[in-house]
Amino acid sequence: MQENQLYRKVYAYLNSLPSVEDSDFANLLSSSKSTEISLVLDENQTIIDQFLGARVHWKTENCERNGTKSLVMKIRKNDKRRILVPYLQHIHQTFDEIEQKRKEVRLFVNAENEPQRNGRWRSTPFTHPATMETIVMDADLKTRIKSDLENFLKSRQYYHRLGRVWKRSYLLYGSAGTGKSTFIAAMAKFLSYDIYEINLHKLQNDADLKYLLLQTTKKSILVIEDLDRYLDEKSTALSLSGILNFMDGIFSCCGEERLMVFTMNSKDTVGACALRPGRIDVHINFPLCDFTAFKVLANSHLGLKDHKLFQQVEDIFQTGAVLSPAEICEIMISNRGSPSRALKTVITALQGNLASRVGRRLSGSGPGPEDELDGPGKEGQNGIHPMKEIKNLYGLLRARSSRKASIDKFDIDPIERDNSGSTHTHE
Ligand SMILES: Nc1ncnc2c1ncn2[C@@H]1O[C@H](COP(=O)(O)OP(=O)(O)OP(=O)(O)O)[C@@H](O)[C@H]1O
Repeated sequence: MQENQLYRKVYAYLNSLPSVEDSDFANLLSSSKSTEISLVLDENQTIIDQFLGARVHWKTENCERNGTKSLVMKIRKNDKRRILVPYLQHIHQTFDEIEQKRKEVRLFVNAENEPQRNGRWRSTPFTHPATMETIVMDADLKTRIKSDLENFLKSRQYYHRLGRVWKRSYLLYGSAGTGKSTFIAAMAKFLSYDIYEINLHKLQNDADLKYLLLQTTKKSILVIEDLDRYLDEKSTALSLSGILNFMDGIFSCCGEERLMVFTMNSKDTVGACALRPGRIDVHINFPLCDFTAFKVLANSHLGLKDHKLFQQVEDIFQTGAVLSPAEICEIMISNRGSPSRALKTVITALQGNLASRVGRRLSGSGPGPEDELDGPGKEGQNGIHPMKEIKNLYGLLRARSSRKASIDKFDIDPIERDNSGSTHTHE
């Protein structure tokens, strides 16, 4: 016998109501996730719901004659006309939300084109532990991105009214190890969306990419990592227009209600047309670690809210020394048994970075990483002349190396969060 979808939806909806917990006859069931316990209504139970000021009575009934189960709804006559349709719509919507939360997030990757295989995607449960909470980024920016994603989820009607496909695309850009991939994992968790990660190297031509796209489902995030490399190197069998069409062409419309996320290390090497609005809606910069982000990492990785060495770390950050969050995380994880040693190792690594930057500048061996100081004759990033800046940096290096790092005690004081990071988002 075919399952009645409306019964299934209403039943799931009723079991999600807080009033089920107050019922004398609710059953405890363990759900598909081993740690979760859910409450479900017993047979012949009545449950009361409130909607738009009306009371709705539901009763679970079991027909002994043919063994079928039913749900009987009672509403006052006066309320019926007013609330029935919106109430049923509300049930549908709530059910979709319940299903979405319950859904196991999966990661799909495209495989080589093997004719004997049925379809090109291979999938596995996506169990990455990153969440929006574990991502270290400017707090303001994080809030804005979360509300952008939440608004997207609720915007079906809005997009349709505008005649636009219900999709949104994000560019995450920044140096290696700044958290772009981790952020995608957090987005998928936040939305309960599957991830489809596309490796363009495995595709043979533009049509192949379109075919892959047709095999994706809605409520998903399509990801192309290192887009700049693909656009720049001409390293794939795809044409530039094939990739650009994938981003916003007619095929990108199939299976709406989804995000496209592209990552790259720098926007500088990519032509403006690839990044124009419409093709990519939101650009998010992932910066290297600054002192504010360092403090957040020290708190989460080492349990430190403050430490005497923090001042030294701050000083060296102010000279322009840089490390990626990934590098700092790694140092902290390896030295988590000794916070002081972890901080000293961070300081040494920052000094090493500073020394190599100064060395590169003095030897004139060209620009370093993208955040490098400006070229000779120009002002540096702090508005200081480069030669003067080098002198300052050397002074600081000497002073730091002669300073005895001897602190083993730390205070646990709350530190006010400085939200003036350099991250930004724009549309
Ligand atoms: N902003 C961040 N917040 C929390 N963890 C971070 C952050 N940045 C980096 N990490 C940590 O560093 C590691 C590497 O980060 P991730 O792979 O996300 O960087 P990426 O920017 O995608 O690098 P790449 O450009 O090389 O792919 C991860 O294990 C992650 O835990």
